Parts: sequence; C-alpha cells; structure tokens
Amino acid sequence: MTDPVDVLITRLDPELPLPGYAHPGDAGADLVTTSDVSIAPGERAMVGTGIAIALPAGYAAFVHPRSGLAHRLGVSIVNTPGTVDAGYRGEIKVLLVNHDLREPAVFARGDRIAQLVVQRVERARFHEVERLPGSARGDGGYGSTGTASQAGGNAGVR
Ligand SMILES: O=c1ccn([C@H]2C[C@H](O)[C@@H](COP(=O)(O)OP(=O)(O)OP(=O)(O)O)O2)c(=O)[nH]1
Ligand SMILES: [Mg+2]
Repeated sequence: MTDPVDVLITRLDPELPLPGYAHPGDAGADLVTTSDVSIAPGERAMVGTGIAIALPAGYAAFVHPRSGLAHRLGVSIVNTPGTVDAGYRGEIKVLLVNHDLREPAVFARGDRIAQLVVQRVERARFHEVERLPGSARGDGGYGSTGTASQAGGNAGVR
C-alpha cells in the first residue's frame, strides 16, 4: 500500500471522533452525524459531521454512502458522491435520503452515516476544436450496447 496523504483536520464538535478507517486498506473513512435525525420515507436531511479539512492541492474528497445503511434501511446520499474541494474549509455535510417506501430512517448523534474517500484528482485544460477525433464507441451511449444477455459475453469486443 502507498503512504497515506496527510490531511489537516479540525473538530468543530470535539466530543465526536475523527473520521476512521474500519480496516487497513479501506478506501473510506467513516463520518458520523452530529445530530439525532429521523428521515421519513422519501425525505432527505442534511446532517453535519463535525469536521472540516484542508486537503493538499491536487486532491479532493468524496462523500460516499455506506452500503450497510443502503441495504438495511434504504438510506443513501442525494448527491452521491458529494465532492469536497481542496479549498473548502467549512464543515463537511451529508445530504442523506431515505429511499425506503414505508419506514423512517433513524440516526443518533455519533452514528456513522457516510464515508469519505480522499483521492488525487486531475484538472483539465479544455481545448475547443471543430471536430473530435473518432473512436470505436462514437456517440453511442445510454444502453447502446444492449443488455448483458443480448451482448452475448464478449461479442463485439475486438
Ligand atoms: O456532500 C457534500 C458535497 C459538498 N460539500 C461542500 C464541500 C464542497 O467543496 C462544497 C461545494 O460543493 P459542490 O461544488 O458540490 O456544490 P455547488 O452546488 O456547486 O456549490 P458551490 O457553488 O459552493 O460550489 O460543499 C459537502 O460538505 N458535502
Ligand atoms: Mg461547485
């Protein structure tokens, strides 16, 4: 594994833990909610995490849902993955959504509700041209290759 990148962090809510990786090698460090929250079916709620960070230039952090909450409760994040810019110094917030049709999703202050993935990111220099170079895919998208059964394994792969 590569060396971890150093990220400065402040606790806006010192009683709550810093983001933590559950296992060595995990990509996401768990984030907790600073408030008790009950999200009705189909509704959303913005919760604080009690932390603010300063990422080095060339990095971003992405707020991802936790699969266990998705599986158990139907809870995800509206804007998944949320993008935390390197220059952002405010509290990291999470826009939870309850996709369950019947049950409210209930969280207590300190519950782990999301995970933060820190990544290197490229910035692009955009060069406007009249025509783009050709490619095998061309402008086909949004299901242009059909379903898995129709595609017949590697059919069409050159
Ligand atoms: O899940 C998220 C997503 C974003 N942010 C913060 C950090 C990010 O740097 C800032 C702006 O996010 P984004 O660029 O996605 O939102 P926007 O709607 O474009 O707002 P802005 O005009 O402030 O860029 O909000 C969070 O705390 N949590
Ligand atoms: Mg923005």
